Amino acid sequence: MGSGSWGTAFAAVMADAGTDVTMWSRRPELAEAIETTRVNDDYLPSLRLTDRVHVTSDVAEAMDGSDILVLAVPSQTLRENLEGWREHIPDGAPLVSLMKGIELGTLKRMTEVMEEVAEVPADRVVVVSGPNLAKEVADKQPAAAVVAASRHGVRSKVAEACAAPYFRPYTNADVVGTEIAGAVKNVIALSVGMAHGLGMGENSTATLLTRGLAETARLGVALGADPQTFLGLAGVGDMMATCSSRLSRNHQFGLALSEGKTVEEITAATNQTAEGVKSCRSILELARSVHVDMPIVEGVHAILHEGWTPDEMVRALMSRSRKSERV
Ligand SMILES: NC(=O)c1ccc[n+]([C@@H]2O[C@H](COP(=O)([O-])OP(=O)(O)OC[C@H]3O[C@@H](n4cnc5c(N)ncnc54)[C@H](O)[C@@H]3O)[C@@H](O)[C@H]2O)c1
Ligand SMILES: O=P(O)(O)OC[C@H](O)CO
Repeated sequence: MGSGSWGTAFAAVMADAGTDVTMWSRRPELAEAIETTRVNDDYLPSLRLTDRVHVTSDVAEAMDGSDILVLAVPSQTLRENLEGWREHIPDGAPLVSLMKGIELGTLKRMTEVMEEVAEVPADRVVVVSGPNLAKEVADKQPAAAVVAASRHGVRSKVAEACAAPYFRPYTNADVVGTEIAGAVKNVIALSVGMAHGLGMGENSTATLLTRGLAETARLGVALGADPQTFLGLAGVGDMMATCSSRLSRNHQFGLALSEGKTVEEITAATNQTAEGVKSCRSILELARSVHVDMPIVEGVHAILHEGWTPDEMVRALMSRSRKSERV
């Protein structure tokens, strides 16, 4: 459900894993164009889909008879989308989140929104996350990801359905940690994009990435995550990929901020979702609700929503009181 960059690339992954896929596209004209040309020109023009992928804009047709329901819409529209789709959701099928965000207002993770709106039990929701820049996956460059779900049978089923020659899924029972890692790395990537834009080098970006991972793990553990998850693909793996790549929309958004562009200007110039821009606020509120200190997220939030400059953020971060690395 969703034919943006990742929805389309993941449809190709599943097809290359031998799974028949029906991909739902919101706009009928795009669905028709992809079905006919086998190419999603709006999001991933370099990828040619095989005949295993059928494309439709009809929700009932997309969900009818499906064994696994994969969701790849922007995090902030998921609730509204699911409310409209509820009656078509197939009985018993696992619901898989490809999304990396935290809902504004409710501060819920995507699988929590899925459980609530689709009225499915916690053991039916799954998250797939890792260092998976859509363009590289679409180019079939080898990569791996984490498939996290509380029930062994559910995570194995989803892992099997997406195990392609160039895409290696690992399983993990830690849904909370996998989702928190995916959502927070987008905010850290915004900060690294800004640092690059300001001409900072590897020491600065490695510091942001490492301390960013520390605050991500701090939040995850406070919410019940397994600390080991943050050392894995969804944690350090995705942090490295997103923070270091110019293909990352969050990184690009950070670069544009460092050039003095406004959030509105940057948002208007793209059809792509940089999840960290909105989730920054919900992550900060979530952290405050469990008394977790997230200074980098706080700094990015201050730039995006409170009118700070990147220089002010640097000064604030560097003048914090000294503390143990372990805290
Ligand atoms: N692109 C990547 O490399 C990548 C990799 C892993 C995870 N993700 C995550 O996957 C999720 C989807 O990202 P994407 O890259 O496919 O985004 P995208 O911006 O490329 O595409 C978003 C899709 O959602 C659709 N959409 C927009 N508003 C909608 C609405 N109100 N209702 C339904 N559909 C709507 C768009 O038409 C588009 O098809 C995000 O949470 C992102 O963080 C992306
Ligand atoms: O382009 P971004 O910044 O949304 O990042 C894409 C993926 O999440 C990388 O794993």
